[in-house]
Formats: sequence, C-alpha cells, structure tokens
Amino acid sequence: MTVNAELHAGGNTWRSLPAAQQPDWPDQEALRDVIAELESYPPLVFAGECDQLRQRLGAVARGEAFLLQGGDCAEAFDAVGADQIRNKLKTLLQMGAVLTYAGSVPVVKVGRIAGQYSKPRSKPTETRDGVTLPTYRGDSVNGFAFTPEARTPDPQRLKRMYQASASTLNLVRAFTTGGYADLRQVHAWNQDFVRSSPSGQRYEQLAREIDRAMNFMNACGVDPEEFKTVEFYASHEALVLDYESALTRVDSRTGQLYDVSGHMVWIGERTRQLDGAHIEFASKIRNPIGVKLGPTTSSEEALTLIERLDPEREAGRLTFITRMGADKIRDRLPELVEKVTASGAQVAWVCDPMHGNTFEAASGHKTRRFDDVLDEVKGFFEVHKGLGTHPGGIHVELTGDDVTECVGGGDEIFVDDLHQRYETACDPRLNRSQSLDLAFLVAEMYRDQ
Ligand SMILES: O=C[C@H](O)[C@H](O)COP(=O)(O)O
Ligand SMILES: C=C(OP(=O)(O)O)C(=O)O
Ligand SMILES: [Mn+2]
Repeated sequence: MTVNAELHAGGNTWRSLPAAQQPDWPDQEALRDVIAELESYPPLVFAGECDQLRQRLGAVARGEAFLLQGGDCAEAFDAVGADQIRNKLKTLLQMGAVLTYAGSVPVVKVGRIAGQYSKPRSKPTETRDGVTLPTYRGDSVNGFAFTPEARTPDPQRLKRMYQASASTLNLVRAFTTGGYADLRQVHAWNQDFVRSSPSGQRYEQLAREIDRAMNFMNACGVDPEEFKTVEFYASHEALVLDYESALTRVDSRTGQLYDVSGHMVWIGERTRQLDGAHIEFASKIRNPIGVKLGPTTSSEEALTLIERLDPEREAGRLTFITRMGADKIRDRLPELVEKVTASGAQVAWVCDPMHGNTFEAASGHKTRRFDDVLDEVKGFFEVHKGLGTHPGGIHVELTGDDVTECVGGGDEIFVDDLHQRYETACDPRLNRSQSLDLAFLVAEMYRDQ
C-alpha cells in the first residue's frame, strides 16, 4: 500500500465496529456502487477551511469567542430553494450581529446546513392506522411520505444529499462573500425586526447602541469593505458512515484525513458509544468534532471521549454540545465541567437547549416551549459562571421562515396554533422571530456574565 492508500484506509477502520442508527439498505450492491461514485466526487469543503474553523473554535474553548451554531433539525431536498436558504442565513447572521455586539467577542457562525440530511431515531418503525413502516431517517436515506416505497432506504439518495449540499453551500458562499451579508445590511434587518415586531420592540435600547457603534466606526474611517464579507461554516451530524467515509480524503498538504462533506461534524447522543463506529470514525479525521452529551453522560465517559478524540488536548478540536433539558442542566452539567476542566482538556462547551426539551402536544405535534429553551441556556450560563468557566456558545434548531413549531416567544405561538405552519420533517424549530428573540436574550445574559 502507498502511504496515501494506507492513510485513506484509516477512514474505514470503523467498519469492523458496531455502528448504531445505520440505514437498513435493501440492496448492498447498489450501495457499493453509490459509495464508489461518491468517492470520485470533488470535496465540498477545503481541508484548510476546516483547520481555520478549528482555530476559531480554539478561541471559543479559551473563552475568547462565542459559537453560534444553528439550522434545521433535518434539511430536506425540496427545501433547497434560494428563499429558504437565504432566510436561514439571514436569521443566523442577524443573531450573530447581536451576540457580537453584546458579548464584545467574535462570534463563530456555523450552520446546521449543507449536509444535515440524516436522522437518528428513537424507534425503528412508525405505525399509523394499523400500518407499520420503517421510520423516516432523513432525506439521505428515505422519504417522509408514509408509503412503503418512500420509506424504503434508497442509496441513490446519498448522491442527492451530496448534490443538495453542494448547491446549498454554493449559494451560502455567494451570499457571504458577495456583499449580501454586509454587516450594515444585517444591522438594518435587525433594526427592522425591532421596529416592526412586538417582540422586537423590547430590544430597542440594544439596537440603538449597535447603531451608535456602527456610526462611530464610520466616523473613525473604518474601511466599509471590512464589513462586506462574513466567515460562515457548514456542519452536520456525521451519522451515515458510508457517506461520510466516502467523502473522507487525504489532504495533499499534510497527508492527514479530512471529512470534506462539511467543515465541522458532530456525533449525536445516540451514536457516541465509546467502542462504536462513530467515535472510531471521528478519531481518524482532522475536522473539528462535536459530541452531544445528554443527561446520562458520566464524567468518566466525557474523559474517555477526550482521550479518544482529542488526545493532544488541542483547543478547538473538540466541542461538547450539552443537551440536558432545562430541568436537569443545573444538576448534571457542573460535575462534567469540573472534571473535564481538572483534566487539563480545553474543550469548547456549547449549549443545545432544544433536544432535552421536546414533548408531544395534545394535538400530536412534537414541540418545545420557548421558555424551556431559554431556561436551559440560563442554567448553562449559571453553571459556567459558578465554576468560572466559559459558556462557549449555543446550538439551536431554527429556520428563517415563520413556521409554528415551538410554542411561546415574544410573538407568542400557542399550542392551538401549531397546526398552522408545522413544516419540520423531524424536530420543531424556532421560527425567525423566536430565533431573534433568543439571540437578544442570550446577548443580555452574555453581557451580564
Ligand atoms: O433530531 C434529533 C433526533 O433525530 C430526534 O430528536 C429523534 O426524534 P424521535 O424521538 O422522534 O425519533
Ligand atoms: C439528533 C440530534 O440531536 P441529539 O443527538 O442531541 O439527540 C440533532 O441534533 O438533531
Ligand atoms: Mn433534532
């Protein structure tokens, strides 16, 4: 084997280990053909960009920056239109601007975007009116429609995932470097939110301060070109390992392996088994890695994850995304943070206030209360304040559209409203106004910290 082939084989060592939550592909030969084709496709991201994000996350781990990570629970092939992508990006950038000002630190902006097509599920099947079919596992695997045809896993979908990711990333790159995302424009959108929505009016003071800061920079003669572009990264859960390893390549600069399907990938709560395939896969790639930590995580597990994924203790390599639930965070998080900090590891701590707060409304809709989301973030800040550690960021499920999936928020959505625009294929997302609301409230918390 040549050195490169040997290294590349390193991206496949997961194959001998148990891999949770993998699709039950009915046709293995078709799968092999798809993998071979994916292996011939060009990378979606450049390894050097992954390195840059790792450095940015290093600043988060050291307490010098804040991470804003957000986007759909599940992206969908029929939602890769320009409007939807633009609205999502716009929302994230608006949140980023508010957090940057209030925190007076750089905000690292990372979308759950351009690759977030695969879903781990609690149950393998779904039953409706006496009919049982495989559960929906994301557009990369099967269709959402409740028919045997749609729900049968089809490996051709992995190629569509690549194509949808490529076109999304292309538009995101165009928007973020071509002038659309100019900070002055983003600020004008925020002013519009503050002026025109009842929930926005509470943030008039903060928006006015940002306006003064912008005018001040102008008066100082800061080059307006400086505001024109924005650094933005793509991330998704590395779930379907056949796809992720087909897109894992040897970086010609360094000879190291990178998963070039996205800048950052994370391992979910259901697939982070220490002796499982996902952690093995993640240990072989140089991308920045996230790991979700739920309420049952022990400090021993957290420390072993560090040994496996970040043996060199490199700030920025590993991000722990905690998703405890509003009622558990104050109880469960302190020990984890204390033990990890005492071990000398420099992980970034990020709060996912969504996945521990899901419940089913009487109408059958899966939903989350805005107040629970906010309370989990509050608990996260409190714990870090108590320990003198850095609350590194938030990881949220959101969309830029006016959906009705989570209840509460400044422009309140009630349980009875959920049916109006419930569009998610998996978990409930904050809509545009709830997302901005959260950003202003987190900005206030960060400032108080
Ligand atoms: O997004 C996360 C998981 O895929 C999701 O919460 C699982 O939901 P389920 O419990 O409906 O399977
Ligand atoms: C599956 C997800 O979360 P978790 O692994 O935390 O349940 C997700 O982020 O959509
Ligand atoms: Mn989710």
